[in-house]
Amino acid sequence: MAASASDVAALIESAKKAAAFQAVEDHLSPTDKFVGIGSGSTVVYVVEAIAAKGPSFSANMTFIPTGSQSKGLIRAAGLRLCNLDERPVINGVSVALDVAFDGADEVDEDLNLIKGGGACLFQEKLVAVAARKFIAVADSRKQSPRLCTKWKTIPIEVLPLAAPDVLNRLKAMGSPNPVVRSGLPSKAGECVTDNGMWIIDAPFPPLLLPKDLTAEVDGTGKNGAWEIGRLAEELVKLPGIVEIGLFHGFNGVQAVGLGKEFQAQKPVAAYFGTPSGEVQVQNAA
Ligand SMILES: O=C(CO)[C@H](O)[C@H](O)COP(=O)(O)O
Repeated sequence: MAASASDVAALIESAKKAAAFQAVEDHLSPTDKFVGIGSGSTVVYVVEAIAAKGPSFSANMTFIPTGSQSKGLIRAAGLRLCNLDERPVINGVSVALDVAFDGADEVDEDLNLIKGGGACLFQEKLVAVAARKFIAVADSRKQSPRLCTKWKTIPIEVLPLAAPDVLNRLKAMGSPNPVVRSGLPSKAGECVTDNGMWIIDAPFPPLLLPKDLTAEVDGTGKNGAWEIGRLAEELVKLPGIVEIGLFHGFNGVQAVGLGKEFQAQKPVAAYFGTPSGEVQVQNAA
């Protein structure tokens, strides 16, 4: 007999929970002081896992939110909250986050991410790049060889005034039917982000990795074939785009070697809960 929709939903929730609990167990150390908390339904279990460790475990920790949902989660769990721009400054530099946990909409085989399904991508990216270590948590539906395969659109945060021009420019770049995200069913009109912006969901064909490029396929969008880095570079140049939901490039460990500490958008590991109850860990190569 086929599983009912509610059985499937329960399995997905337990998969997310298992991934979040394992990620917290493996990556949150009792000596950590500043911890980023992402947005979405999987991160709820990250906060639950931290709270389950008891108040003494997190007594010396401060939690940095990525938007109003995560602020609410931190507060409701009785954890200490600090906004990203209010963390202490030492020797003229804001302290780094020891670790940040966040969900993802799609994760490719090189740990590039699509984020922004919950419209929080801008603050999520600010928090991820402020952390020494970024960990993604998800259920196994989010695993994919290439981005834009299962989650077929890139969420893009835009200034509302610029939305019509950005839509046209995206079409010129080969996005077949970009649309401004609706706030329905909960809000009539556009989805408005925590930053007062709108989200455009821009479909693109599956995004290539540098290793896919050849003399014929250079990843610059000819025939619709974009490599992630090249597409991201072109998108952020478009006036009116505030931030894009592609998290790509290098991870925290590689960033240190590149002299770009605390600018890493990519996680060092992604935790995927499966319906069978296992957790698969995808570590950076
Ligand atoms: O990027 C996000 C919000 O902007 C979320 O992290 C992403 O949409 C995953 O959410 P969920 O854990 O509910 O699947």
